[in-house]
Amino acid sequence: MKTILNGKQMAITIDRLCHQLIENNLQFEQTVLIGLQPRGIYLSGRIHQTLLKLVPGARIDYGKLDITFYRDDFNQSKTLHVPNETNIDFSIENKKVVLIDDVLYTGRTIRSALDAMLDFGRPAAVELLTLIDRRFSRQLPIQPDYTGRTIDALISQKVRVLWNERDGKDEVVLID
Ligand SMILES: O=P(O)(O)OC[C@H]1O[C@H](OP(=O)(O)OP(=O)(O)O)[C@H](O)[C@@H]1O
Ligand SMILES: O=c1cc[nH]c(=O)[nH]1
Repeated sequence: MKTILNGKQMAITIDRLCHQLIENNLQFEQTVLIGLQPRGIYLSGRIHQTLLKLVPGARIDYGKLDITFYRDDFNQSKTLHVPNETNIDFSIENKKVVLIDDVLYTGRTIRSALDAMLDFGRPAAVELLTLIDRRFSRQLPIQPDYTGRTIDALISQKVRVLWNERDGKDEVVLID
């Protein structure tokens, strides 16, 4: 197992991503954040909290989206799908949506999210923020607008993002 980002590097990277979001969205009046269940919500939670500190007085709409029933392999899996909570208590109609997930690999999760999201309105635009972009692994034409770290990894390898609140520490690891 190899460390890609340690806790300190993760914090710096998340800070940088927040500044990039502020650069493009200023007060977030027309922009909402949506974290993807189950793993993206830790990153989106950190980003939301950091933005609230960096942009005093801003009201930044933030929700969590589960994509379980929108997956393109939903009918193929032999295991029972257990959905997570979707919690979006605002309309995304005509807003810019920033989708947030921890890892971008084939792009299929994001495709499902684009579908699932439409239950909450028709956004003016959608952007994608991901902590880790696994390059050269896409199966769909989906690319991030904000990236923490781009990495090359073998098909046999797996990237895991660990979070203090769930795993006891913040770290991004590459597993052989
Ligand atoms: O771009 P994709 O190929 O869709 O992969 C990215 C997704 O994979 C992980 O989720 P999850 O743990 O649910 O999937 P995994 O079991 O494939 O790692 C990760 O949190 C992303 O949501
Ligand atoms: O390496 C990978 C690929 C897909 N999803 C992950 O979380 N990690």
